[in-house]
Amino acid sequence: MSANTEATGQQPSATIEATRESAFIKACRREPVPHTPVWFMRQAGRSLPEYLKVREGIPMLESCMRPELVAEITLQPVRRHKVDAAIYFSDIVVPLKAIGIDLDIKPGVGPVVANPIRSRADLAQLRDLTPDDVSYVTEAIGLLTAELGSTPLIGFAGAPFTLASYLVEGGPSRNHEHTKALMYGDPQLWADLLDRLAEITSAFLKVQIEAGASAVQLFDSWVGALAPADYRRSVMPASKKVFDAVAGYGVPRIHFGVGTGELLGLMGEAGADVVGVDWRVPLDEAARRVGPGKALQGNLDPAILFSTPEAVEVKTREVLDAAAGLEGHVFNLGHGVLPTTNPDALTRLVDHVHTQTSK
Ligand SMILES: Cc1c2[nH]c(c1CCC(=O)O)Cc1[nH]c(c(CCC(=O)O)c1C)Cc1[nH]c(c(CCC(=O)O)c1C)Cc1[nH]c(c(C)c1CCC(=O)O)C2
Repeated sequence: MSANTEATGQQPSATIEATRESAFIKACRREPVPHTPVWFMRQAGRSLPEYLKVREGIPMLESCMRPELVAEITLQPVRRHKVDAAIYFSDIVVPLKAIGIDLDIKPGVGPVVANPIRSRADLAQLRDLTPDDVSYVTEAIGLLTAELGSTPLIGFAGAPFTLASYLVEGGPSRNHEHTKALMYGDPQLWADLLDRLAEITSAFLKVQIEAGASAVQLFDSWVGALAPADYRRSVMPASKKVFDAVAGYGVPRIHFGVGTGELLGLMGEAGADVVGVDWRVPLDEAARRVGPGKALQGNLDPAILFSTPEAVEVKTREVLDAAAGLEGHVFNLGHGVLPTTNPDALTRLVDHVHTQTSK
C-alpha cells in the first residue's frame, strides 16, 4: 500500500468541527435531527439555467479543473434550493484523467475512454494519484468551505467497479459485457485492476477530506448489474479497501448504487455509514436488508418531479412514512436529478420535506 492511501486517523479538521451540528451530519451519524436533511444527487448541473450560463463554451472536464468555476457551480443549488449539503462539482472520471488516462466526457453520452483496459499490459495506464495531480480540487474545496460555513460539503468518487466498467468497456454500457468477460475470464487481472482503482479512489477521497470535505459518497452506480455472490467475491474487497482507507478521518461514508436492492446488505458491510437506496425498494424494507447501525439515504423516484406538485407530495409522504422508524434518514432522490427537471420542483421539495419533518 502506498503512503498516501494509508488510514491516517487524523484529528477532525476545522471544517468537520464547523459542520458537526448540521442536520445532514447528525442524520448520517444516526443522531436526533431538527428536520430531515435533504440534498440531491446531481443537484448541480443541467437542470439549472445559472449552470448552463456559466458552463457555456467550456467542456465538462475543463470546467472540473477551474477552482472558481467549480466553487460557483457547487454553490448554485445550495443558494437556490436551500439543500442541507453541497456536493463537490466534478465527475467520477476526473481522477482517471488526472493520472493521464486518455478520456473525455461526451455531451449526452458520458465518459469515453480512448484505449480500453482489457489486458495486463493495459494496467500500466493506471499509476498512483498524488495530491499534486489534483491541486485544483484542494484549491476549490478551500474556496468552498470558506463560503459554506456550517453547511457540509460532500466529496465523492466512483467506486472501483463503476470506474472499471467505463475503463474496460471504453464508454457507457448497458450490459457490461467486456467488464463481465474480464471479471469471470481472468479473475486475477480483474482483482488487480480493482485493487489499483481502490488505491486511486482512496487517494482521491483523502485529498477531498484533507481539503475540507465533511462527508464522502462512493458512487457504485452500475454495480446493480451483479448478483450478490459475484459482488461479494469480485467487488466488495476493493470497495471495502476504499472505505477502510478513509475510516480514520471519522467523516460519514455514503455508498450508493442503482438497482442494488439485492446488494444493500453487502454494500453496508463493505464499510458504509450510510447506504443509498434507489426508488425500487421502500426504505423500511431497505433497513431490514441493511441491518442495524447504518443510516439510509433516499429514495424518491427522480421522474416523479415531472408530475404534479400534489403527486410529488403524495410520493414524498410515502418515502417519509417508510423512513419513520429508521435510525437516521437523509432525504434524496433514488438517482440523480434528470437534466430537464423543473428546478422549482426541487426547491419546493426541499421546503416540503423540511416543513413536514420539523420538530
Ligand atoms: C455514472 C456517473 C458519472 N458521473 C457521476 C456518476 C455517478 C452518479 C450517477 O450514477 O449518476 C458522478 C457525477 N457527475 C457529476 C456530478 C456532480 C455533482 C452533483 O451535483 O451531483 C456527480 C456526482 C457532474 C456531471 N457529469 C456529467 C455531467 C453532464 C455534463 C454537462 O453538463 O455538460 C454533469 C453535470 C457527465 C456524465 N458523467 C457520467 C455520466 C453518466 C454523465 C452524463 C452524460 C450526459 O448525459 O451528458 C459518469
